[in-house]
Amino acid sequence: MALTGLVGWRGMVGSVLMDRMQAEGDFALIEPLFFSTSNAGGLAPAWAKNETKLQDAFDIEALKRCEIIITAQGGDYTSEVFPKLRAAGWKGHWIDAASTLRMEPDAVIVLDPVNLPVIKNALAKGGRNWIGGNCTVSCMLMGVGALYKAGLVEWMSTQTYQAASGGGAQHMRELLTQYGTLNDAVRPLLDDPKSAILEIDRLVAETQRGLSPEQTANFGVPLGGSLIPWIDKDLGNGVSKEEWKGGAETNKILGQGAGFGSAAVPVDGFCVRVGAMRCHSQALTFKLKKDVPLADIEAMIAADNDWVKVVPNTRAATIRELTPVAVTGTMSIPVGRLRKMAMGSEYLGAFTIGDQLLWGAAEPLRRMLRILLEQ
Ligand SMILES: NC(=O)C1=CN([C@@H]2O[C@H](COP(=O)(O)OP(=O)(O)OC[C@H]3O[C@@H](n4cnc5c(N)ncnc54)[C@H](OP(=O)(O)O)[C@@H]3O)[C@@H](O)[C@H]2O)C=CC1
Ligand SMILES: N[C@@H](CC(=O)OP(=O)(O)O)C(=O)O
Repeated sequence: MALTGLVGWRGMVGSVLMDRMQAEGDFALIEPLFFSTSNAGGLAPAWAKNETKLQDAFDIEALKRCEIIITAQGGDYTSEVFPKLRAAGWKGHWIDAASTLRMEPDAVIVLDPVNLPVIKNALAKGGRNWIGGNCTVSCMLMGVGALYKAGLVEWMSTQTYQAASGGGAQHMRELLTQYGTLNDAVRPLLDDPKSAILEIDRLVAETQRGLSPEQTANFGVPLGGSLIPWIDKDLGNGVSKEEWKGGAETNKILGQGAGFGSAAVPVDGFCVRVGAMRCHSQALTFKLKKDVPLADIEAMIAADNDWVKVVPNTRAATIRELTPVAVTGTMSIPVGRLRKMAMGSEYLGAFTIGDQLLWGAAEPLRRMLRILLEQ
């Protein structure tokens, strides 16, 4: 059985990964070795099998014992440890949730329901670095990858509605704390059915603008009852890093664009943080290369993988099935609001949602582990 190192297993992404690995019986197929950056020598989790002590996640010799390492510890850890491990001659498989290595020429962004041929091709050539994609990109491609696979997309524009969890656990807490503070500020008025709504609104705005630095420490500004149209770094050219990833990672996942013989498909739009918990939603506009009947498009999307689900473009179905609340904690990737747009019959609109901790982070990693184990 492959000795498999697990780093970052108790974080938010790591915990979701551990749940999925247990649910799918992955631990029966590996010899797990649990690592910690903060508690080496401490007790490994109950499902650790033989090794009951946590290993030091910075100990290169301990890491070198593993045939496979899966990490959800974050980019700083990857930057510090990965180069040292390779420099020490380690030839194992590195599976990573962090973005650090994604665009390296020898790394594959893994999302096997979409790019199994790209993964298999890299494996055959001796590839060893397998990196999970950006959550927004992975969830989008799980939903509408069929259109790309069919070569139908001339370009795509995205408008995202991204959950607090994308920033990490502290961001989720901060959002909820802000909602609580807003509610506290207006509760007496809410309890009085005769109170004026504009007075409630004024008090909410005043409270939002008066939130203390501690209450906005993670997002920098209020998110509860508001939104933030910028995610990740400022690239200095008017584009956020999250928006850049949309184009760069989509094309790399599909094995097209720079470095691969075929042309990149332009993908661009705006990435916006909203007050959702852990589901990223996105409105998509496609320019298709040709006019394809809507029924054919729906059939193509529905048949693409086991998790995508076409939601009928009706009000009732949309509000029931196409919301973060409906999708959170599930593997389902609904795609709805599918319709031809007013600009012409080659313009297609769609709306899709995914749990950014499942398909957006943990699931592609454990599926890559399975691919390696099944070789
Ligand atoms: N959050 C997201 O949406 C996504 C994150 N990623 C990647 O995954 C990385 C990890 O993200 P995320 O899981 O959100 O990070 P977390 O902050 O939840 O966990 C990261 C590490 O922090 C340490 N830690 C310190 N205090 C605690 C605590 N109270 N509870 C749990 N862990 C604690 C743990 O390391 P130790 O046990 O060694 O002390 C843990 O592995 C990110 O940096 C990013 O690269 C990728 C896609 C999406
Ligand atoms: N940037 C994403 C979360 C994330 O971790 O992305 P990446 O894996 O590309 O760094 C968000 O904030 O919603």
